[in-house]
Amino acid sequence: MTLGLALLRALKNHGAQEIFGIPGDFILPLFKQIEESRILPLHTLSHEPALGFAADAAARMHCGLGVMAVTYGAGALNVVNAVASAYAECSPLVILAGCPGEVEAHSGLVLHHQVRSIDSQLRIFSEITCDQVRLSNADTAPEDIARVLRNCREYSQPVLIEIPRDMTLQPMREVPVLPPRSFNAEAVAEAADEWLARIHAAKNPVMVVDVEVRRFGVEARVAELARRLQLPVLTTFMGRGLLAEDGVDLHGTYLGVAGAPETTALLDDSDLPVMLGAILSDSNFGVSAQRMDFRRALIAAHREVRVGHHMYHDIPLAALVEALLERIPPASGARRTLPPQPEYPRGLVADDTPLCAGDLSRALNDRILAHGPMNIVSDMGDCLFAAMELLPTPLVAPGYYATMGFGVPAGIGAQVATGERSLVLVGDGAFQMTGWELGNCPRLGLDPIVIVLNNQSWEMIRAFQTESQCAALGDWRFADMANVLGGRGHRVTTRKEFKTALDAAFAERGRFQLVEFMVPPGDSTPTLQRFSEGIRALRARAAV
Ligand SMILES: Cc1ncc(Cc2csc(CCOP(=O)(O)OP(=O)(O)O)c2C)c(N)n1
Ligand SMILES: [Mg+2]
Repeated sequence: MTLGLALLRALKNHGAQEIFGIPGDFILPLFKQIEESRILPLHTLSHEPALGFAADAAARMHCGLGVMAVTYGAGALNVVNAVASAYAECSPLVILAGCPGEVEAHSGLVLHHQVRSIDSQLRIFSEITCDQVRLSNADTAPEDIARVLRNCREYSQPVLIEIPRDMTLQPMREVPVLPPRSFNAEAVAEAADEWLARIHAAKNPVMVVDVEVRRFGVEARVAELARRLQLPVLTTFMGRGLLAEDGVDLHGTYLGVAGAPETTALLDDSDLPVMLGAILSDSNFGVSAQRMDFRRALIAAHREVRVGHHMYHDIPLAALVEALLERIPPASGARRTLPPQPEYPRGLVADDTPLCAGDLSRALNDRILAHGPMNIVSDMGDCLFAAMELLPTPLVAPGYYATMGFGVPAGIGAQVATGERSLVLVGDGAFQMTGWELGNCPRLGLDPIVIVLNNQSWEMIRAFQTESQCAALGDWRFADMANVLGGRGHRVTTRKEFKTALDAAFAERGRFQLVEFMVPPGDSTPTLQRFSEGIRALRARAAV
């Protein structure tokens, strides 16, 4: 077997289901093996950042590995921001990057796509991946690949695999699948006992879930834990959409000063937050009116379990969850009185009223109520705040790293991964960055529905700095361009037009739909309004 084929088989054995790629001469030999072997389907896009976002969304949707293949230098360095986003948001990506072969690397010439040195690519990626390897030795490569892929899965973070182009066809043994890294079962038991003692003693504990419960495949088990413990469940900003289909009473997303007061109070007033998979980021907890004292919380994330001031190290989240479930038989859940669930906007009146940003979630919630949850992908911008107003439904979004450009490519990756149509929410500014990837949909046989929240501005910038003139983008008339790219464009300005366009978009399969949702510059969702007012108030208070 060749190194290339063994690598492809290993990726599939570790949970990869597809590859997103753009070739270049340094990785062409591998592309040849990808296409000829058909071990994993190859989906090409137009610009490398989109590969990263698509692979990231695919990994988040199928809970496997997201894989992208890029050429050396120009290709790989083009995907750095998307990989950084995946690193920050614990998404397991494998970057297959070409690199020069042994002879050419020592030819005495500097090579095309090379930066400071042949190793620059490896050095740059070492900052945004949890492990890296260059496959320059076919004897050691199988164990190196096995190590890197296990780390990718167990840390749920990106890894880099460099394939020198003179190595792809080298004979190589199969890649083993290493057993999961061991952990100390006694430490897990002690941590679970300590957690339960604190939970049973607490007056108003609350469970807070974040992305690691999806990344490590424990969403359903965490839902069962919430049911048995009878705890109210909040998601973090990043974790919005989690447990949406696991039959648990979700009490909304913690948004601090920007959230519904009764939802915010569930965490702010709790004497014991039980935080599973939580990234302690500013977007998750920075909008709290009171500085969160995490020492009063139980926190399990990044293979660490924290109780007050002390820490249990190297404990997988799944092991802790199972140990807790073993200690709470199904019927024994304490009967706590749970608070009422939050209200969500609904009941859009389809009349001639001009659209406002708040109508977006209202109309989509009507759709969710009538037809059930759907896979929603959001970009960064006010569209993400609209997503916070939706009824529980699966959501993929850059809620922490907060990069623009994620939405459309991620919607493509999500449909590739699930076979289900994605609904993408994206602002006009972010659409300018990567929205044109929609032009690949006819060739790829994909038909996402994309709602462009077109306020002709970088509204989030204006929300935080109202005097910025640079935020004005003008009106690009995206719907007119949709038809040229092989899709269907709908430009809507009133509630009735939006309802009609949405119904038509869902009714037509086989073509991507672009609904251009027109609102005036300065208009924003109620959630973004509360968020920006809250941030300004907190900053003003901190400045005193
Ligand atoms: C890659 C990158 N570059 C800049 C920024 C900084 C930013 C965050 S939000 C925003 C404006 C987004 O405008 P859009 O029209 O898409 O959405 P809306 O606010 O609803 O009008 C910018 C420029 C980020 N986050 N990522
Ligand atoms: Mg905008």
